[in-house]
Amino acid sequence: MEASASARAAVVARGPAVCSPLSSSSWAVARGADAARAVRCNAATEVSAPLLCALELGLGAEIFNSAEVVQWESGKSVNAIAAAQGIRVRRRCRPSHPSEGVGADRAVPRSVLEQIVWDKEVEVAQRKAAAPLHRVADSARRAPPPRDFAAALHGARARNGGVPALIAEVKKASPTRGLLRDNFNPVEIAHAYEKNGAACLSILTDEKHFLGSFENLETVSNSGVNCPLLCKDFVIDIWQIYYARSKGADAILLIAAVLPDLDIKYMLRVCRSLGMAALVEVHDERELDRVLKIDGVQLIGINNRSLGTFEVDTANTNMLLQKRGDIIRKKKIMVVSESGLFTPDDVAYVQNAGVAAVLVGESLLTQEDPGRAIAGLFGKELLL
Ligand SMILES: O=C(O)c1ccccc1NCC(=O)[C@H](O)[C@H](O)COP(=O)(O)O
Repeated sequence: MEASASARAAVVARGPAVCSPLSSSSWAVARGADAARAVRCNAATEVSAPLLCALELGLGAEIFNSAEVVQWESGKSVNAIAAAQGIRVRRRCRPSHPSEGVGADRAVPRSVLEQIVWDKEVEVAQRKAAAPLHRVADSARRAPPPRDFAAALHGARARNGGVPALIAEVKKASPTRGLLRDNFNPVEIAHAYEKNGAACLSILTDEKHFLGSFENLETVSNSGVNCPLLCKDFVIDIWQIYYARSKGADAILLIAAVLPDLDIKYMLRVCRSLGMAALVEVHDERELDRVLKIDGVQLIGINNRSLGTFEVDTANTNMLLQKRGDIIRKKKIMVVSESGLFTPDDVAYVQNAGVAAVLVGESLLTQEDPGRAIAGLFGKELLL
């Protein structure tokens, strides 16, 4: 989405609380007595939510003066800002007619991830129209308190003598593997995982590409499981974080391949304000270096699956930890190895590389009994 002249004019006109579209959500800049408050808000018409956010989050000069805001003010599009950070996924909403656009801006997704993100832009816009941010933020605040995702991982790893803690995924299908299981009962699977030693659960909520849903998240959350829940989706807007919290999520996934640094910083603040954890996912050195420069990151997920080519290689975890392990340990960041883990040897390999946890879906979900499959994956029963 481009920063249009009219939108920028609105910034000037609005005065104390204003919005400007950096991407699908927008930055609201509270000027006046405290000029160094910048918040992202949902729509130019929603003044109460961003002001609320501004006061709660206490956003400061770091964000207000950040390079991206300055670039936006100079009229750069979010795609240009993201591209400057090496992000190849374009966040432009799909034009109304597929033949619109020319050259690099042609309205043709260049990868499955770009297709997912473009679909997400449409989905989030529709969801926001039905339930505006201030309402969703209210429900998020009324939800039962979040459980400590990172502490659950620490505890499970300590109990199991350093074996990586398990984040077990509840996922019916995926773009690369298609349908993973026919008889998919998210609550049964969640309880089976918990009974067999999973520390946390990852619940897919994307409907179109993973056959997940927020109903799945909510029913699992209300079903009496104790494991903290990660909402696994493609977050492009803070609205999704509040919504996930309102449906029982204790943690959220933020994908560096999709989000510019400023979005990650701002989303981390939103997570903190809600008491949620954020798992910040990277795939390569460039993304890892970007994320390591952001203050407040406590959990990094190294995805062994390239979201560009879908190639899966567990050596990716090892390679990135060889290169950046020192700084990660110095910052006391917990690392989660994600995707493509099938055998006890795979788990031992990433454990030796230095991970604190593993995120596993396919290898558990494709077995008759996903709970019992955990002992097969680790080569032993996990202690509860
Ligand atoms: O799994 C996919 O096909 C996929 C495609 C596009 C974007 C993301 C995708 N997967 C998300 C994940 O990262 C995995 O669900 C998760 O790491 C578990 O992986 P696995 O154990 O290999 O199911």
